[in-house]
Amino acid sequence: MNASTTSRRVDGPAGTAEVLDTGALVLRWAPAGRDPVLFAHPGVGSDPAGPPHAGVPVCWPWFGPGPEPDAPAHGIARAAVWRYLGTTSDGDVTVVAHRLTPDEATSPWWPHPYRLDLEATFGSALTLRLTTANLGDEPFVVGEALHAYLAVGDVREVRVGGLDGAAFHDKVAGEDRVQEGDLVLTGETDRVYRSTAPVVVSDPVLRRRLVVEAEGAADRVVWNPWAGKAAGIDDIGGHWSRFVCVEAANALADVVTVAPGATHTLTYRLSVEDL
Ligand SMILES: O=P(O)(O)OC[C@H]1O[C@@H](O)[C@H](O)[C@@H](O)[C@@H]1O
Repeated sequence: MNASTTSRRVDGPAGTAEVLDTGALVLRWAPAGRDPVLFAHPGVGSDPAGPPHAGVPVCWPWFGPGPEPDAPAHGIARAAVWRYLGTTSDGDVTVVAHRLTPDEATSPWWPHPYRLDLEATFGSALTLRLTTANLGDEPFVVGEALHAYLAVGDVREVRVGGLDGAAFHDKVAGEDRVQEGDLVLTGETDRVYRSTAPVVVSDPVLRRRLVVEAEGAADRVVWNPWAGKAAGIDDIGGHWSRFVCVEAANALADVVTVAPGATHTLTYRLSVEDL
């Protein structure tokens, strides 16, 4: 992995944030006057098996296992060193921009001419815009996710609302089901919901609600490895109860075809409310 530890820091009236060039990973974000919203283990990046389990990893151009056993899980973007385009501020809002092209990352499994932009806007909310451009003459197919690790007081205490009635694929049980009521996590959870409704994580321990809204994404993924699986992930380990991933994705059957010359944008918006 061509890793870089260069990070771009935001420290302004709206809050603080940190974005790494590697993976264009939004690692930290805290709006002014509030606790950190994203999970990061103190030893973040220490898992030798791959990219950090923290912040908001960019999964692209496939979600989950790759097209071949040797292909990296969740695609080529999160381990690549992206080009930093700059930081701009306007009032209380700061935007950090990164770009990935075949100059930075190619793969035998992804031989297409592309341009991938991540624009991270830090204000009272965090807004991430991930835009794929097809610069070639043939259509290509993209699977993707903005894989946010939401910091919570205790994952066993939270309620995940907004998914009632949504069909989902349960990757742990290997079956398709329909959500009834709020989701309360009681064990390893790995679900791909077909839903575009806002997802609300109510956290009685930190006494706040985290609200996830997304556009250009057909699915919401909810993931926590629980204690047993987390024990094998160095940069989660004993901290497994301190997050729940709520991802906006185009996964499984919802991968996106991008026509030659066309673009596709996935937008993820995260905001915080008092409980
Ligand atoms: O360890 P990784 O590659 O970052 O993946 C973490 C998890 O990411 C989730 O999005 C997947 O649904 C899980 O199946 C996966 O285990």
